[in-house]
Amino acid sequence: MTHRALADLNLEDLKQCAPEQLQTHSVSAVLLALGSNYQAEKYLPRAREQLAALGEIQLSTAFQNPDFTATPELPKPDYTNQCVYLTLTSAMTLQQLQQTFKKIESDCGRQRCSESIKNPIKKVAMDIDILLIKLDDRENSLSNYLAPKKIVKNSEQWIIMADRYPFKAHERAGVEELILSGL
Ligand SMILES: Nc1ncnc2c1ncn2[C@@H]1O[C@H](COP(=O)(O)OP(=O)(O)OP(=O)(O)O)[C@@H](O)[C@H]1O
Ligand SMILES: Nc1nc2c(c(=O)[nH]1)N=C(CO)CN2
Repeated sequence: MTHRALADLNLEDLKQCAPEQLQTHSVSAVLLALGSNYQAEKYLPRAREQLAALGEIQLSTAFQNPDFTATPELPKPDYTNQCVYLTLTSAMTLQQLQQTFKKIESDCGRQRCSESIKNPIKKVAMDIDILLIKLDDRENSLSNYLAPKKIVKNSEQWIIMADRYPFKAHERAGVEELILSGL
């Protein structure tokens, strides 16, 4: 298992793509942002445990941050945020990953808008956002076998989820901590 997968990544140079265009693509690693404004001390460990069952995880420091949607007129509970770098044991499509993360959110007791009482202050037990994905380089193994093997640079395999970019301050801090830790 490589531990330098994120080293040398420069966010500004990475390709950006809408998740809808990548649904069937095979993914070997992801960088996630976790957030919880309700019993984070219980649900962050639960989410991390379920993510660890999918492969190997590396964590950024967890921080408590003010909700960026709070205003003086509408104060909201703080979030605890943490980024997770997950190398999958077996590659999965982006669609499968989104379903898997939604299931983890539900297992943490997350209620969707329609299920929760109409309240502008949402209790978010667990939110899992995909910030970056690494495409599985074995996806085109047949063409790699038939044609001379093209050397694909690590940075070319990483894609930023365009719907999450530019990252929020807490997301950028977590991603940069993981990149700088020289994974
Ligand atoms: N980059 C992404 N990360 C996670 N989910 C995504 C992403 N892009 C699209 N999705 C899809 O969007 C939906 C996210 O729904 P969800 O209810 O988590 O949004 P939300 O929590 O209300 O938004 P936010 O996370 O921005 O607060 C899911 O169906 C998921 O499959
Ligand atoms: N600090 C912070 N604020 C938020 C967050 C979050 O993860 N962190 N997520 C939100 C909606 O999911 C709304 N506001």
